[in-house]
Amino acid sequence: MRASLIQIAADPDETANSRRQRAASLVREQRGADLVVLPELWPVGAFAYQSFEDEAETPAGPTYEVMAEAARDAGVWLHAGSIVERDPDGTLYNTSLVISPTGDLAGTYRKIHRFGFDKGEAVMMGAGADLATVALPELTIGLATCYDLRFPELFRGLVDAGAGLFVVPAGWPARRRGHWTLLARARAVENQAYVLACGTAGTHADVEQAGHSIVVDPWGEVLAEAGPDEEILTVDLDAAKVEATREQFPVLKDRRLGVVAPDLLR
Ligand SMILES: NC(=O)CCC(=O)C(=O)O
Repeated sequence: MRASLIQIAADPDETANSRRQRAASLVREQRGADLVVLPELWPVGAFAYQSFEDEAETPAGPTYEVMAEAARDAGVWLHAGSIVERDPDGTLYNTSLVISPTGDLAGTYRKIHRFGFDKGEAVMMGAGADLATVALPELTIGLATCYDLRFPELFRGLVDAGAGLFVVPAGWPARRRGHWTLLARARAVENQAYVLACGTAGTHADVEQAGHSIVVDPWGEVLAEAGPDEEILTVDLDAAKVEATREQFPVLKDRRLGVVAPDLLR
């Protein structure tokens, strides 16, 4: 299974529409891949809070339209990163879109853990309330977004829902790059799953982005890591390695939910 992570910048000098067209061309160039991934809120910029209202769209809006055509042309599954979604009730969400090779919307995920404590995303957006997985032909992918990486219980929930690969689009700042790499590897090791974490390049809203998109295997080995600038990371994954790792070193079977998290069993 071949995956390509498109680490694009959310440069404020480029309009969202121009960036959509540029991203679509990059997706088309990935023909031959099985799964292509874009970062968090790339049309707008994850920290460009002042643009959230103006750039909000529906899951069937301009990002989906342009990306569905690109996914179809390339014949790939496309995790189109996330958009600022406006719900009909007016609430904004940080929503990921997964598009099938036929251009259909195969899944959405509203980010559950909003970043910013008492400002930015945390106050401007609603919190997602549902876990999301999408069954690809070779593996089920579990969806998470950026700050979610800090919440291991979400990933355990995704494992319980059948995930063997986590896709994590992000707009992670350079000043916490060490956490990014460490957390991506931790989520892979503890869940014996692949992690495809696609970051943002460049600087927007005065926040220098880490880039450093990373692909980690179910044993925690880093298969590929990007630098800080725009880059496409392409890596071949062995889907069978998820089950093989879980069988050979069956830690997930030793969970003691009845002791440490009895509420989860109710
Ligand atoms: N966009 C984000 O969720 C940023 C997360 C972050 O900066 C952190 O967890 O650190």
